[in-house]
Amino acid sequence: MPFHLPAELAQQPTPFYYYDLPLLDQTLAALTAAARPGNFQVHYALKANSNLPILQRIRAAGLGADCVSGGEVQRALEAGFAPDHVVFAGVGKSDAEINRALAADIFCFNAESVPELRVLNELAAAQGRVARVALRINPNVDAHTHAYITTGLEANKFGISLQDLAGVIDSLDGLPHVELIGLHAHIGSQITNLTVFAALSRKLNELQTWLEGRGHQLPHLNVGGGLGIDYHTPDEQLIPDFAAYFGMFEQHLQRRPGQQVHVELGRAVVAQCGTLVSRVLYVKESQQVRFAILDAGMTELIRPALYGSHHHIQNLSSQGPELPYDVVGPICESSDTFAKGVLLPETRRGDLVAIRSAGAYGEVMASGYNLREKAPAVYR
Ligand SMILES: Cc1ncc(COP(=O)(O)O)c(C=O)c1O
Ligand SMILES: N[C@@H](CCCC[NH3+])C(=O)O
Repeated sequence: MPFHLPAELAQQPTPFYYYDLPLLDQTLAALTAAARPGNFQVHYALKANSNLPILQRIRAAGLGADCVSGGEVQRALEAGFAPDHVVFAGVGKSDAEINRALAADIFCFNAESVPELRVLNELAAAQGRVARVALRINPNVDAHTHAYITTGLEANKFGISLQDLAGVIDSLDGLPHVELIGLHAHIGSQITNLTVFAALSRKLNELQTWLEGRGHQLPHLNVGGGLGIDYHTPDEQLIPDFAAYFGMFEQHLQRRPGQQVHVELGRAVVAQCGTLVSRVLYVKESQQVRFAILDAGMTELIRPALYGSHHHIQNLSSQGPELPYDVVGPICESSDTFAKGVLLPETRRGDLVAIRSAGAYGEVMASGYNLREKAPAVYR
Protein backbone atom coordinates (compact mmCIF):
# COMPACT_ATOMS: atom_id res chain seq x y z
CA MET A 1 0.00 0.00 0.00
CA PRO A 2 1.44 3.42 -0.92
CA PHE A 3 2.04 5.85 1.93
CA HIS A 4 -0.98 7.87 2.96
CA LEU A 5 -1.09 10.75 5.43
CA PRO A 6 -4.52 11.08 7.07
CA ALA A 7 -6.21 14.21 5.63
CA GLU A 8 -6.66 15.85 9.04
CA LEU A 9 -2.86 15.88 9.52
CA ALA A 10 -2.23 17.91 6.38
CA GLN A 11 -2.94 21.11 8.37
CA GLN A 12 -0.79 20.10 11.34
CA PRO A 13 2.22 22.43 11.94
CA THR A 14 5.41 20.84 10.62
CA PRO A 15 7.79 19.17 11.15
CA PHE A 16 6.30 16.23 13.04
CA TYR A 17 6.77 12.51 13.37
CA TYR A 18 3.80 10.50 12.18
CA TYR A 19 3.43 6.95 13.49
CA ASP A 20 1.11 4.41 11.90
CA LEU A 21 0.15 2.26 14.89
CA PRO A 22 -1.94 -0.24 12.88
CA LEU A 23 1.19 -0.91 10.80
CA LEU A 24 3.15 -1.39 14.02
CA ASP A 25 0.53 -3.91 15.14
CA GLN A 26 0.79 -5.80 11.85
CA THR A 27 4.58 -5.85 12.18
CA LEU A 28 4.31 -7.17 15.73
CA ALA A 29 1.86 -9.86 14.64
CA ALA A 30 4.26 -11.00 11.89
CA LEU A 31 7.18 -10.91 14.31
CA THR A 32 5.51 -12.93 17.05
CA ALA A 33 4.18 -15.47 14.55
CA ALA A 34 7.69 -15.95 13.10
CA ALA A 35 9.26 -16.22 16.56
CA ARG A 36 6.75 -18.96 17.38
CA PRO A 37 6.05 -18.25 21.07
CA GLY A 38 8.38 -20.31 23.21
CA ASN A 39 10.88 -20.81 20.40
CA PHE A 40 12.51 -17.36 20.55
CA GLN A 41 12.10 -14.77 23.26
CA VAL A 42 11.99 -11.35 21.61
CA HIS A 43 13.12 -8.23 23.41
CA TYR A 44 12.49 -4.86 21.82
CA ALA A 45 15.52 -2.54 21.81
CA LEU A 46 14.16 0.70 23.27
CA LYS A 47 17.03 2.70 21.83
CA ALA A 48 15.29 2.59 18.44
CA ASN A 49 12.20 4.43 19.70
CA SER A 50 11.06 4.85 23.28
CA ASN A 51 7.73 6.67 22.87
CA LEU A 52 5.18 5.36 25.38
CA PRO A 53 2.30 4.64 22.94
CA ILE A 54 4.71 2.56 20.88
CA LEU A 55 6.18 0.75 23.89
CA GLN A 56 2.74 -0.05 25.24
CA ARG A 57 1.74 -1.80 22.02
CA ILE A 58 5.01 -3.68 21.91
CA ARG A 59 4.54 -4.82 25.50
CA ALA A 60 0.96 -5.84 24.78
CA ALA A 61 2.28 -8.04 21.95
CA GLY A 62 4.29 -9.94 24.58
CA LEU A 63 7.81 -8.70 23.82
CA GLY A 64 10.41 -8.00 26.49
CA ALA A 65 12.59 -4.86 26.71
CA ASP A 66 16.26 -4.47 25.83
CA CYS A 67 17.62 -1.34 27.53
CA VAL A 68 20.93 0.46 27.32
CA SER A 69 20.62 3.07 30.08
CA GLY A 70 18.97 3.60 33.44
CA GLY A 71 16.54 5.93 31.68
CA GLU A 72 15.50 3.17 29.30
CA VAL A 73 15.08 0.67 32.15
CA GLN A 74 12.85 3.19 33.92
CA ARG A 75 10.88 3.88 30.72
CA ALA A 76 10.39 0.16 30.12
CA LEU A 77 9.01 -0.30 33.62
CA GLU A 78 6.74 2.76 33.19
CA ALA A 79 5.43 1.24 29.96
CA GLY A 80 4.47 -1.85 31.92
CA PHE A 81 7.18 -4.33 30.93
CA ALA A 82 7.60 -6.86 33.75
CA PRO A 83 11.07 -6.62 35.36
CA ASP A 84 11.73 -10.25 34.47
CA HIS A 85 11.31 -9.29 30.80
CA VAL A 86 13.94 -6.54 30.96
CA VAL A 87 17.59 -6.93 29.94
CA PHE A 88 20.18 -4.21 30.46
CA ALA A 89 23.14 -3.93 28.09
CA GLY A 90 25.80 -1.28 27.58
CA VAL A 91 29.55 -0.95 27.68
CA GLY A 92 29.44 1.82 30.31
CA LYS A 93 26.74 1.26 32.91
CA SER A 94 27.05 3.71 35.81
CA ASP A 95 26.77 2.62 39.46
CA ALA A 96 23.48 4.51 39.80
CA GLU A 97 22.05 2.77 36.73
CA ILE A 98 23.14 -0.66 37.96
CA ASN A 99 21.72 0.01 41.41
CA ARG A 100 18.32 0.96 40.01
CA ALA A 101 18.21 -2.09 37.76
CA LEU A 102 19.24 -4.37 40.64
CA ALA A 103 16.58 -2.86 42.88
CA ALA A 104 13.97 -3.48 40.15
CA ASP A 105 15.21 -7.11 39.94
CA ILE A 106 15.49 -7.11 36.16
CA PHE A 107 16.00 -10.39 34.35
CA CYS A 108 19.60 -9.99 33.20
CA PHE A 109 22.60 -7.71 32.79
CA ASN A 110 24.58 -8.15 29.57
CA ALA A 111 28.07 -7.58 30.98
CA GLU A 112 31.05 -6.62 28.88
CA SER A 113 34.22 -6.65 31.04
CA VAL A 114 35.84 -7.91 34.24
CA PRO A 115 35.80 -4.41 35.81
CA GLU A 116 32.04 -4.25 35.14
CA LEU A 117 31.51 -7.72 36.64
CA ARG A 118 33.38 -6.64 39.79
CA VAL A 119 31.17 -3.58 40.17
CA LEU A 120 28.04 -5.66 39.56
CA ASN A 121 29.19 -8.10 42.25
CA GLU A 122 29.92 -5.33 44.74
CA LEU A 123 26.65 -3.46 44.16
CA ALA A 124 24.58 -6.66 44.20
CA ALA A 125 26.24 -7.71 47.47
CA ALA A 126 25.39 -4.33 49.01
CA GLN A 127 21.72 -4.91 48.10
CA GLY A 128 21.82 -8.53 49.28
CA ARG A 129 21.09 -9.73 45.75
CA VAL A 130 22.63 -11.82 43.00
CA ALA A 131 22.94 -10.21 39.56
CA ARG A 132 22.05 -12.55 36.70
CA VAL A 133 24.53 -11.98 33.93
CA ALA A 134 25.01 -12.90 30.28
CA LEU A 135 28.52 -12.27 29.04
CA ARG A 136 28.53 -10.16 25.91
CA ILE A 137 31.19 -11.62 23.71
CA ASN A 138 32.79 -9.93 20.76
CA PRO A 139 32.66 -12.76 18.22
CA ASN A 140 34.77 -11.00 15.60
CA VAL A 141 32.09 -11.61 12.96
CA ASP A 142 31.75 -8.97 10.26
CA ALA A 143 28.13 -7.84 9.94
CA HIS A 144 28.75 -6.31 6.49
CA THR A 145 26.94 -3.11 7.38
CA HIS A 146 28.01 0.53 7.84
CA ALA A 147 31.27 0.81 9.83
CA TYR A 148 29.66 3.13 12.40
CA ILE A 149 27.00 0.54 13.28
CA THR A 150 29.22 -2.54 13.20
CA THR A 151 29.71 -3.78 16.75
CA GLY A 152 31.07 -7.33 16.60
CA LEU A 153 34.60 -6.81 15.31
CA GLU A 154 37.68 -6.79 17.51
CA ALA A 155 38.31 -3.12 16.73
CA ASN A 156 34.92 -2.24 18.25
CA LYS A 157 34.61 -1.29 21.90
CA PHE A 158 31.82 -3.78 22.55
CA GLY A 159 31.96 -7.14 24.25
CA ILE A 160 34.64 -9.47 25.59
CA SER A 161 37.13 -10.63 23.00
CA LEU A 162 37.39 -14.38 22.51
CA GLN A 163 41.00 -14.42 23.73
CA ASP A 164 39.93 -12.82 27.02
CA LEU A 165 36.93 -15.05 27.66
CA ALA A 166 38.77 -17.75 29.65
CA GLY A 167 40.13 -15.12 32.04
CA VAL A 168 36.69 -13.56 32.45
CA ILE A 169 35.11 -16.94 33.22
CA ASP A 170 37.82 -17.65 35.79
CA SER A 171 37.17 -14.29 37.43
CA LEU A 172 33.57 -15.33 38.13
CA ASP A 173 34.79 -17.80 40.79
CA GLY A 174 35.60 -14.85 43.03
CA LEU A 175 32.28 -13.05 42.38
CA PRO A 176 29.56 -14.83 44.40
CA HIS A 177 26.93 -12.12 43.76
CA VAL A 178 27.11 -12.64 39.99
CA GLU A 179 25.39 -15.63 38.39
CA LEU A 180 26.36 -16.55 34.84
CA ILE A 181 23.18 -17.49 32.97
CA GLY A 182 24.13 -17.02 29.35
CA LEU A 183 26.09 -15.60 26.48
CA HIS A 184 25.16 -12.47 24.55
CA ALA A 185 26.34 -11.12 21.21
CA HIS A 186 25.24 -8.29 18.93
CA ILE A 187 27.24 -7.84 15.77
CA GLY A 188 25.68 -4.74 14.25
CA SER A 189 22.61 -3.05 12.90
CA GLN A 190 20.82 -2.68 9.52
CA ILE A 191 22.04 -6.14 8.50
CA THR A 192 20.61 -7.22 5.17
CA ASN A 193 22.99 -10.08 4.38
CA LEU A 194 21.47 -12.62 6.73
CA THR A 195 24.26 -15.17 6.26
CA VAL A 196 26.24 -13.25 8.88
CA PHE A 197 23.82 -14.69 11.45
CA ALA A 198 24.92 -18.17 10.38
CA ALA A 199 28.53 -17.15 11.07
CA LEU A 200 27.47 -15.77 14.45
CA SER A 201 25.62 -19.01 15.25
CA ARG A 202 28.67 -21.11 14.42
CA LYS A 203 30.82 -18.96 16.72
CA LEU A 204 28.30 -19.36 19.53
CA ASN A 205 28.17 -23.13 18.96
CA GLU A 206 31.95 -23.39 19.36
CA LEU A 207 31.89 -21.25 22.48
CA GLN A 208 29.14 -23.28 24.07
CA THR A 209 31.00 -26.52 23.51
CA TRP A 210 34.12 -24.96 24.96
CA LEU A 211 32.22 -23.65 28.00
CA GLU A 212 30.55 -26.99 28.58
CA GLY A 213 34.02 -28.54 28.62
CA ARG A 214 34.73 -26.21 31.53
CA GLY A 215 31.56 -27.25 33.35
CA HIS A 216 29.28 -24.33 32.36
CA GLN A 217 25.82 -25.20 31.05
CA LEU A 218 24.07 -22.03 29.91
CA PRO A 219 20.28 -21.80 30.10
CA HIS A 220 20.19 -18.67 27.90
CA LEU A 221 21.67 -17.50 24.61
CA ASN A 222 21.05 -13.94 23.40
CA VAL A 223 21.96 -13.39 19.75
CA GLY A 224 21.26 -9.63 19.73
CA GLY A 225 19.37 -7.71 17.07
CA GLY A 226 20.37 -6.19 13.78
CA LEU A 227 17.77 -7.25 11.21
CA GLY A 228 17.77 -4.55 8.52
CA ILE A 229 14.86 -2.98 6.67
CA ASP A 230 14.18 -1.72 3.14
CA TYR A 231 14.98 2.01 3.14
CA HIS A 232 14.89 2.32 -0.66
CA THR A 233 11.48 0.91 -1.51
CA PRO A 234 9.69 0.78 1.86
CA ASP A 235 6.25 0.13 0.37
CA GLU A 236 7.53 -3.09 -1.16
CA GLN A 237 8.59 -4.47 2.23
CA LEU A 238 6.78 -2.66 4.99
CA ILE A 239 7.10 -5.76 7.14
CA PRO A 240 10.61 -7.21 7.40
CA ASP A 241 11.24 -10.87 6.65
CA PHE A 242 11.24 -12.09 10.23
CA ALA A 243 10.85 -15.73 9.17
CA ALA A 244 14.13 -15.58 7.22
CA TYR A 245 15.88 -14.00 10.22
CA PHE A 246 14.72 -16.60 12.74
CA GLY A 247 15.30 -19.31 10.13
CA MET A 248 19.05 -18.55 10.16
CA PHE A 249 19.24 -19.32 13.86
CA GLU A 250 16.91 -22.31 13.63
CA GLN A 251 19.17 -23.74 10.97
CA HIS A 252 22.59 -22.90 12.38
CA LEU A 253 22.40 -22.41 16.13
CA GLN A 254 22.82 -25.61 18.12
CA ARG A 255 20.33 -25.01 20.86
CA ARG A 256 20.70 -27.20 23.94
CA PRO A 257 17.59 -28.94 25.31
CA GLY A 258 15.52 -26.49 27.35
CA GLN A 259 17.77 -23.57 26.42
CA GLN A 260 16.08 -20.23 25.76
CA VAL A 261 17.20 -18.19 22.78
CA HIS A 262 16.68 -14.44 22.98
CA VAL A 263 16.81 -11.78 20.28
CA GLU A 264 16.87 -8.00 20.64
CA LEU A 265 15.31 -6.26 17.66
CA GLY A 266 14.87 -2.51 17.38
CA ARG A 267 14.87 -1.13 13.86
CA ALA A 268 12.93 -3.99 12.25
CA VAL A 269 10.06 -3.46 14.70
CA VAL A 270 9.51 0.29 14.42
CA ALA A 271 11.33 1.80 11.42
CA GLN A 272 8.60 1.49 8.80
CA CYS A 273 5.75 2.73 10.98
CA GLY A 274 7.39 6.16 11.42
CA THR A 275 7.56 9.02 8.92
CA LEU A 276 9.05 12.46 9.36
CA VAL A 277 6.62 14.94 7.82
CA SER A 278 8.01 18.29 6.78
CA ARG A 279 7.11 21.27 4.60
CA VAL A 280 9.15 22.88 1.86
CA LEU A 281 10.20 26.34 3.00
CA TYR A 282 11.96 27.45 -0.17
CA VAL A 283 13.07 26.13 -3.52
CA LYS A 284 16.40 27.69 -4.38
CA GLU A 285 17.78 27.18 -7.86
CA SER A 286 21.26 27.92 -9.09
CA GLN A 287 22.83 26.93 -12.37
CA GLN A 288 24.21 23.73 -10.83
CA VAL A 289 21.75 22.67 -8.16
CA ARG A 290 18.09 22.93 -7.30
CA PHE A 291 17.64 22.86 -3.53
CA ALA A 292 14.42 21.99 -1.75
CA ILE A 293 14.90 23.52 1.68
CA LEU A 294 12.72 21.83 4.29
CA ASP A 295 11.60 22.90 7.74
CA ALA A 296 13.03 19.61 9.10
CA GLY A 297 16.72 18.95 9.25
CA MET A 298 19.43 16.88 10.89
CA THR A 299 18.07 17.98 14.26
CA GLU A 300 14.96 15.85 13.57
CA LEU A 301 16.63 13.00 11.63
CA ILE A 302 20.40 12.78 11.84
CA ARG A 303 20.92 9.45 10.05
CA PRO A 304 21.71 10.89 6.60
CA ALA A 305 24.18 13.41 8.08
CA LEU A 306 25.77 10.87 10.41
CA TYR A 307 25.97 7.76 8.25
CA GLY A 308 25.10 8.99 4.76
CA SER A 309 21.92 6.91 5.14
CA HIS A 310 19.26 6.83 2.49
CA HIS A 311 15.62 7.55 3.36
CA HIS A 312 12.93 7.47 0.69
CA ILE A 313 11.51 10.99 0.20
CA GLN A 314 8.06 11.73 -1.25
CA ASN A 315 6.41 15.01 -2.15
CA LEU A 316 2.83 14.50 -0.94
CA SER A 317 1.47 17.70 -2.53
CA SER A 318 2.66 17.68 -6.12
CA GLN A 319 1.93 15.55 -9.19
CA GLY A 320 4.10 17.64 -11.53
CA PRO A 321 6.88 16.39 -13.82
CA GLU A 322 9.92 15.02 -11.99
CA LEU A 323 13.03 17.15 -11.49
CA PRO A 324 16.23 16.46 -9.52
CA TYR A 325 16.51 18.13 -6.10
CA ASP A 326 19.02 18.28 -3.31
CA VAL A 327 16.75 17.98 -0.29
CA VAL A 328 18.25 19.85 2.65
CA GLY A 329 17.32 21.16 6.09
CA PRO A 330 17.63 24.62 7.65
CA ILE A 331 20.54 23.80 9.99
CA CYS A 332 23.86 25.63 9.65
CA GLU A 333 25.80 22.53 8.57
CA SER A 334 26.50 21.41 5.01
CA SER A 335 25.92 17.82 6.11
CA ASP A 336 22.31 18.82 6.86
CA THR A 337 21.31 17.11 3.63
CA PHE A 338 18.65 14.39 3.32
CA ALA A 339 19.38 13.47 -0.28
CA LYS A 340 21.26 14.72 -3.33
CA GLY A 341 19.82 14.73 -6.84
CA VAL A 342 16.66 12.91 -5.85
CA LEU A 343 13.83 12.96 -8.40
CA LEU A 344 10.69 14.60 -7.07
CA PRO A 345 7.60 15.97 -8.79
CA GLU A 346 8.03 19.69 -9.34
CA THR A 347 8.26 21.07 -5.82
CA ARG A 348 7.04 24.39 -4.44
CA ARG A 349 7.05 26.33 -1.21
CA GLY A 350 4.46 24.85 1.15
CA ASP A 351 4.52 21.31 -0.28
CA LEU A 352 4.32 18.51 2.27
CA VAL A 353 7.19 16.06 2.18
CA ALA A 354 7.36 12.59 3.76
CA ILE A 355 10.72 11.19 4.81
CA ARG A 356 10.02 7.53 5.16
CA SER A 357 11.30 4.68 7.38
CA ALA A 358 12.07 7.13 10.18
CA GLY A 359 10.46 5.27 13.09
CA ALA A 360 13.78 3.83 14.29
CA TYR A 361 16.75 5.96 15.38
CA GLY A 362 14.88 9.07 14.24
CA GLU A 363 13.07 10.88 17.04
CA VAL A 364 15.34 9.30 19.70
CA MET A 365 18.41 10.85 18.07
CA ALA A 366 16.89 14.32 17.69
CA SER A 367 18.79 17.26 19.12
CA GLY A 368 18.13 20.86 20.04
CA TYR A 369 21.08 22.18 17.99
CA ASN A 370 20.44 25.74 16.74
CA LEU A 371 17.91 25.95 19.62
CA ARG A 372 15.40 23.97 17.62
CA GLU A 373 12.18 22.91 19.27
CA LYS A 374 11.49 19.19 19.46
CA ALA A 375 9.20 17.98 16.68
CA PRO A 376 6.05 16.42 18.17
CA ALA A 377 4.84 12.87 17.59
CA VAL A 378 1.41 12.24 16.09
CA TYR A 379 -0.22 8.81 16.06
CA ARG A 380 -2.84 7.17 13.94
C1 LIG B 1 23.25 -4.54 22.18
C2 LIG B 1 22.23 -4.17 21.16
N1 LIG B 1 21.12 -4.92 21.08
C3 LIG B 1 20.16 -4.63 20.18
C4 LIG B 1 20.28 -3.57 19.30
C5 LIG B 1 19.17 -3.31 18.33
O1 LIG B 1 19.64 -3.38 17.07
P1 LIG B 1 18.67 -3.24 15.80
O2 LIG B 1 17.94 -1.98 15.93
O3 LIG B 1 19.64 -3.22 14.69
O4 LIG B 1 17.81 -4.45 15.77
C6 LIG B 1 21.44 -2.77 19.34
C7 LIG B 1 21.67 -1.69 18.37
O5 LIG B 1 22.34 -1.90 17.37
C8 LIG B 1 22.44 -3.08 20.30
O6 LIG B 1 23.53 -2.33 20.40
N1 LIG C 1 21.68 4.71 15.34
C1 LIG C 1 21.97 3.72 14.32
C2 LIG C 1 21.92 2.34 14.80
C3 LIG C 1 22.77 2.08 15.98
C4 LIG C 1 22.22 0.97 16.72
C5 LIG C 1 22.69 0.93 18.12
N2 LIG C 1 23.80 0.00 18.33
C6 LIG C 1 21.11 4.01 13.09
O1 LIG C 1 20.48 5.01 13.03
O2 LIG C 1 21.11 3.27 12.15
